[in-house]
Amino acid sequence: MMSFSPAVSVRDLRVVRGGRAVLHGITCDVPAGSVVGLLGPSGCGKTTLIRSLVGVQIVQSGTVTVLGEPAGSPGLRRRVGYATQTPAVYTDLTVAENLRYFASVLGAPRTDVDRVIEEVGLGASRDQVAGTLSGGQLSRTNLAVALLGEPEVLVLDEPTVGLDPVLRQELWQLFRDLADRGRTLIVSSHVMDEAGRTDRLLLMREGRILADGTPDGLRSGTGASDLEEAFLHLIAEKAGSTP
Ligand SMILES: Nc1ncnc2c1ncn2[C@@H]1O[C@H](COP(=O)(O)OP(=O)(O)OP(=O)(O)O)[C@@H](O)[C@H]1O
Repeated sequence: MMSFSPAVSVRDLRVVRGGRAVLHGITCDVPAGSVVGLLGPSGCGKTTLIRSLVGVQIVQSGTVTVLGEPAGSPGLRRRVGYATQTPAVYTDLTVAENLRYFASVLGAPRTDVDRVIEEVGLGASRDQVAGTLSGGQLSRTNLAVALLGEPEVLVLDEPTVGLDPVLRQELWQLFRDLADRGRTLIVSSHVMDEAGRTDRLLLMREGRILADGTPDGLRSGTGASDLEEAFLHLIAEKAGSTP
C-alpha cells in the first residue's frame, strides 16, 4: 500500500548544463512505496533529473527533497541507492568481490552481499569476474550495488537498456517485488512498452514534464489505446496549444 507523504518532492527545478537550460522548472512528487517511471526520448533530461535527485547535479534554482531532506544531504547517503546508466563496477573483480568492496565503502553489513546477490538472481555467477559477464548479468550486478544497505529509495537510470525482453520482464518483476516490500523506485527508460509496468509515470520531453499520472489515467485521459499513442497525443496537444 502506498503511503501518503511523497518520498521525493521536486519543485520548480531548473538546471543549466554546458550553458544551455536542460530542465525548465520541473515539479513532481514520487509517492513512497511505488514504482515511478521516468519516460521520455533520448536527451529530454531524464539523467539530469536523476542526478538532481541523488544530489550530484548543480542546479540553478528550485528544490529537491528526498525523504524529507534536501537531495544530496549526508543523512541520505545510505537511504538512497543509485545505479548509473553505465555499470560502475570493477571488471577485474568477481561479482562477490565487487559487492564486498562497495559494501565496505558504504558501511553496509557484510551479510548484505549474499542478500543482494540473491535478490538480483546472480547466485550462479557470484564468483565470475565482472568483465566476463553478459550485459544482463552486468546490469544486475550494478543493481545489486545499489541495493546494498537496504536503501529506502532506489534511483535507477535506464537499468534495462540493451537487455532482451525476457531479462527486462524479470527486472521489472524485481522492481515490483522491491516496491511491495516498501521501497520507492524511480526508474528511467526510453522504452514505452515498459511504462505500463509502473504505478505512476512522469512523461518528459525537452526538459519539461509533459504528463504525470497512472498508466491507466494517461490512456483514458488521452483516449489512446497504448502509452506510446498517449505520449504522441500529448505532444500534439501541447504543440496545438502553443501560441
Ligand atoms: N555534461 C554535459 N554538458 C552539457 N550538456 C549536457 C551534459 N550532459 C547532458 N547534457 C545535455 O543535457 C540534455 C539532457 O541530457 P540527459 O542526459 O539528462 O538526457 P536523457 O533523457 O537522460 O538522455 P538519454 O536517454 O540519451 O540518456 C541533453 O541535451 C544533453 O545533450
